[in-house]
Amino acid sequence: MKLVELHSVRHCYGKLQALHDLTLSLNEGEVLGLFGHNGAGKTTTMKLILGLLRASAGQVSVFGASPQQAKVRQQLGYLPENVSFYPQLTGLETLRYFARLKSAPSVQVEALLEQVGLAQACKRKVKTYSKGMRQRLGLAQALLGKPRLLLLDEPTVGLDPIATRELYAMIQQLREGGTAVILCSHVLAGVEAFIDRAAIMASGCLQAEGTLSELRSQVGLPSLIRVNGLLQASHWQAQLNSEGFQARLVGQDNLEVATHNGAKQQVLKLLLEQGDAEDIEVRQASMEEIYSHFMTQPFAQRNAP
Ligand SMILES: Nc1ncnc2c1ncn2[C@@H]1O[C@H](COP(=O)(O)OP(=O)(O)OP(=O)(O)O)[C@@H](O)[C@H]1O
Repeated sequence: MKLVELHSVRHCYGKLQALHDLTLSLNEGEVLGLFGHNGAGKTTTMKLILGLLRASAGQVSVFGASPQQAKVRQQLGYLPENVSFYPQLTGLETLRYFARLKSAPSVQVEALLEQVGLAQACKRKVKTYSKGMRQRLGLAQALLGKPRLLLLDEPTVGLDPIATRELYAMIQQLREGGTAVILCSHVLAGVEAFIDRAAIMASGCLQAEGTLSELRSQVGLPSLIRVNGLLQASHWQAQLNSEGFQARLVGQDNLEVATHNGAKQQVLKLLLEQGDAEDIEVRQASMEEIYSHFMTQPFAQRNAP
């Protein structure tokens, strides 16, 4: 069974159609990256899954049922984009308050504060928290009740690079524990390692969806072979280009060769057998490059102005 299924979903805010026939699904224990430009419809999609909005047309099912059902909502965790708390409460009081609202066992509170790195600061008032600390508290709130599905809207906003890495590590742990995650973010650098699939939205339409390798083969972007410390690099460049590859010099003795899948092995074999490079690295198209590719395609449909 799919954990989440959206079938031909449309959503209108008055005259503005925010989603156009969106069909999307999520499997058990999967991490889906939901990407798109500002106003693409990501938050609207999340709110439909959370049962905070009702679709104008089409079907939304979560755990095989309507997201409006209490038994479904109890198994969802949500970190909204703009997380806000009562400033006068401490982190501990805040989380206890949310635990009561969610009917989550109070024993989870301290464990979660520890898990998100706020144990030391839990007796401080939230008004003294940095943006990153509030974001961590938001994540702890979303994890109350051990949700089966976690929806994170821009979770890395305000987090420094180490905190961002820790957040991704936490998502990985949750996935290993069987929690499915929908991660909505504009920060694509480094996200590849933490998602199973990506859905790219533009103007309320799904532009592309799939695993990274599926998306890579759809876009047909080349892999880059970076060859460092190569004697006679310019000679190699000329040879590779004469054989139909795209090689460019980077500095005096480094080469970058753009290759498509079939040719990758061929170039590597040549360089390994006949070259004298200090180091060779192969880099596949990143999520950012895949995203940019789809964003430069004509949009399937556009919102009315
Ligand atoms: N409450 C609302 N009333 C009217 N229009 C809305 C409302 N919420 C969102 N919209 C509109 O719906 C469209 C989709 O908005 P949504 O918030 O889902 O996009 P998003 O992809 O999450 O954007 P962002 O990355 O900027 O957060 C936008 O055109 C937005 O202006």
